[in-house]
Amino acid sequence: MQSASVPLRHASEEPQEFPFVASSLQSPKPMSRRSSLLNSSPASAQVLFGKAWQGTEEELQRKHEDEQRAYGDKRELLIQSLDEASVLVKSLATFNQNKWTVHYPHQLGVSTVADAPTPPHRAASSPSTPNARSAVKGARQAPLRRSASMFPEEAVAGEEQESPARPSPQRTYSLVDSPPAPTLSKDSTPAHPLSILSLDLKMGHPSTSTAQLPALIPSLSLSTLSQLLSRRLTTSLSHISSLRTRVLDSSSRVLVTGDLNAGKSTFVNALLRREVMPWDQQPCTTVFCEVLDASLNEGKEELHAIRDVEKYDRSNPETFDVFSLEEVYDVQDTGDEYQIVKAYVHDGRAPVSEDEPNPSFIKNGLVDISLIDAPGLNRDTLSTTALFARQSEIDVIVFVVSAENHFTLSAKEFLWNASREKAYVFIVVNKWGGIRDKARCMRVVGEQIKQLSPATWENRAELVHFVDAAEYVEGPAEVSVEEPSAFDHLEQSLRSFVLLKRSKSKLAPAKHYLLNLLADLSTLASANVVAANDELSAALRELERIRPIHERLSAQRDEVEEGVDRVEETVVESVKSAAWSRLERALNYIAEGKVVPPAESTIDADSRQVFEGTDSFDGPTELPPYPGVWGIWEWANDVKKTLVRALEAEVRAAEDDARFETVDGVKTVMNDLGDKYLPEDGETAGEAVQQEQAKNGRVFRPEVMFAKRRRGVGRLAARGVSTGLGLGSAGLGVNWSVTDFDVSFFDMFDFERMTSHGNALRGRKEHKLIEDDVVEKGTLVGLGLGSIGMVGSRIIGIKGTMGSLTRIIEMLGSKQARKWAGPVIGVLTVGLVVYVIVDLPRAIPRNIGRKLQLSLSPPPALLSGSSSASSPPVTFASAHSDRIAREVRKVLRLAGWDLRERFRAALDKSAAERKEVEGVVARAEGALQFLEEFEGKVREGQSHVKVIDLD
Ligand SMILES: Nc1nc2c(ncn2[C@@H]2O[C@H](COP(=O)(O)OP(=O)(O)OP(=O)(O)O)[C@@H](O)[C@H]2O)c(=O)[nH]1
Repeated sequence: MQSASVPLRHASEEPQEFPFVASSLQSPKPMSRRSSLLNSSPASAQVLFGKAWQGTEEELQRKHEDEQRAYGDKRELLIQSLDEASVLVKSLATFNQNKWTVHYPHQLGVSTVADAPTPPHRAASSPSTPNARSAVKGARQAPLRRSASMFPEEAVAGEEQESPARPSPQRTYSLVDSPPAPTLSKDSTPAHPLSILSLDLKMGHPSTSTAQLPALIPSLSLSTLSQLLSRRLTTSLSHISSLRTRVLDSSSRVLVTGDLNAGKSTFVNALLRREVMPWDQQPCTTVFCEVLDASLNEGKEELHAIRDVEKYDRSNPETFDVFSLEEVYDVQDTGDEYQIVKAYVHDGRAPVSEDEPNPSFIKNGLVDISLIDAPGLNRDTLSTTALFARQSEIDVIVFVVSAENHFTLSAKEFLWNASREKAYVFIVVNKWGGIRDKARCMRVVGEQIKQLSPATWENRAELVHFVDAAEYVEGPAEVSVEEPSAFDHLEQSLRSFVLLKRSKSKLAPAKHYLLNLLADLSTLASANVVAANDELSAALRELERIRPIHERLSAQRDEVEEGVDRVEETVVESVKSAAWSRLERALNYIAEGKVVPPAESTIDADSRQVFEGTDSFDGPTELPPYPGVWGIWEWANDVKKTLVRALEAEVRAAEDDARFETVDGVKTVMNDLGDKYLPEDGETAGEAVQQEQAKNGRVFRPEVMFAKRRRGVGRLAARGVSTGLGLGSAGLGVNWSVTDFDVSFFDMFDFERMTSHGNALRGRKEHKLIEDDVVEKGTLVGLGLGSIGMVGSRIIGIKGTMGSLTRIIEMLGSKQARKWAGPVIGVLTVGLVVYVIVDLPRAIPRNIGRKLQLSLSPPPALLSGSSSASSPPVTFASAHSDRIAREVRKVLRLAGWDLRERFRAALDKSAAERKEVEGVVARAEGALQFLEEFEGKVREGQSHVKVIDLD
């Protein structure tokens, strides 16, 4: 095999452009295989790496070793960063799940730094600003990458990994629960505020376009967003895990492709230093053939011909056909039957070691490289190979071009597309030895590479190699460390390039993913610091409002009790004394035989209407007219009825007065005390108490008071006495009524006024009789008190009259007296009779009234035996005033009870509110603490990732 002679002039034209050309240029003569090998070795590293390398061979070797070590270090750092990120994501997920609903930031718009009116402030510095939420974040760099993909990380893992960091636009965020602030919106299209953790809102809404998704965010509830975020965090965790596996994966795939017959198989064999792939002058590679180290197949050298690569499982023989290495030609002849053939082979060289200057290419200790020999490119295979090359597992594309043919159209098309996708392509210009005008060939090939893959051209010193692969299939006879061959350098460069590409293909996606994820976490943390601050300040404001209320309520608990008791006592005492005075006064009128003047009532007619449902019972205003002596008996009865009715009307009036006072008392309890002690809750305190009463089935209806008494209208006095005296009902005069009250003959005359003796005697006797009756019956006022009184009066009247007559007759003992006795007596009798008859209209009401008074209010002397020493004597007035007071107390007690209940409920409510708000404060404070620590850790994580230099 000969290298073409190249005129020296060409050497001066293109001396440094390609690594190994110089040696060839300096050796224009035909060479033997051995001499060609030696002469194709670069004279120096400067020659080998052209302008890019200025060091010695030793330094070059060290450079490659350093690259490999650096790769290992970077891989280690990335693994640590992935683990850190995993911890952060887990802690945020737990925090979101258990401690605090993480708010999803809603991006309002994007504006450039230049046109941003004012830099957004970190809201933590102004937590009390109400609109802090609308201007959240800006100091912290927002996530930059946006992807329309459902899985942005995939996009990041793919093309975007190569992109340099874009300048950071200034973004404004708000939280989803705050209304959009139009002034902040610079462009109308909202974008995802997050990249990796952007919510997958399309789930369940297949019709929704991706562009609409961010606009949907504000319409979702906080908890829904939080749940969606939680899902994204989980997805992120599993992606971190797969990235970790990928970073740890030591395998790398190199696709060797190129024109038909360019020498691809020969090149693979040269890298293996043995003939494994089929080669021929005619096209013979029809199936992709991947060469792997036999150690991956338990050391066995064999071919696995695979029909469905997706199902291939080395441990399952049913998923492939086994052939020996020697059958490789036969397998290639099968055409389309197999998708790929995996060739497990032993490399002709040892793995990398201190003593091995040129170790195995496919098994070098750091990266296990598999070489894929592809069918030659033509119209039929172009698309298949392009598809294969696009696979993310392909780390490096080695394009073999025959120096004899340069690039064909198919080759150009492939190289053009591959350069777009992978940027760099490793180019092997093969069969270089046979080229006569090497300089020209180099120039032409160089021009083509420059056009097809500019990035490759820029790095031509390392990426473009001119070799004779065929010369290395059997391996060089001798390897010189000082003067490595062009192919040795190709191998070194390719190995470095594989490592570099591995950094790009396996480490860079992890780094970019981490940077984006950490940026998202930072955005989330910042936005949530704002939210937590807002929540905290709102809760503190609420606590400021609630705490004094609760403290006041707690302090007023006893005051309420006392206040209610005081109102109750005051009203009851007032009602009681008013009723007593009224009835005492009434009795005095009655005793005088007079009707109580109605004007004395404190309630006017209009006010009475208030108590709807109460019986109207207007008392008589005057006694019936005196009909003359012949109708005296009937009249006396009418007088008696009138007086009793007048008394009844007074009792009624006392009750009405009590109702009014009770209404006032209830109002005082409900409104005054309520207003004073109950917290305003959108309703008046009175309403609150009424609600409490309604809740308890109690509504105050004044007309219902004293309803029991009305059942016995017409028997008022007796019922009042019997009830008022606390004697029970059985046989204690409950049947005594106006109808039982008989008017006697003696009621016609006012003997009491005629003689004070008679009056005193009668009083004594009456009292004695009542006393006897009390003693006899063992009661204070016995059965038929009134009747006894009446009977007593009658007896006293007869006795008194007889006594007077006897005394008169005794006076007649003297003669003189006897002489005048007859006419005097006659005159006196006539006068007396006349007087009595004339006095009747006054005497009858007075007598009846006195009898009523006596029967209803016995003098204390009569009652002393039956009353306990400490208790005041029970009278008609005291009995009724007690009864009325009891009723009033009952009502007020209920009103007070309702107020107390309401107060207690208000106290409980305020205690619960306080507890809840204090809980919110504690939660927000806890959240703030977590988030601030979290932010710090994220920042730390970001700095760890940023220092991993993969460029
Ligand atoms: N002189 C010379 N001939 C070579 C070199 N490399 C390959 N050949 C010859 O070129 C022919 C094609 O080689 P292959 O390795 O089969 O080429 P290929 O690209 O794999 O062919 P297909 O895959 O079938 O397209 C064979 O006859 C090789 O001997 C080389 O470096 N120098």
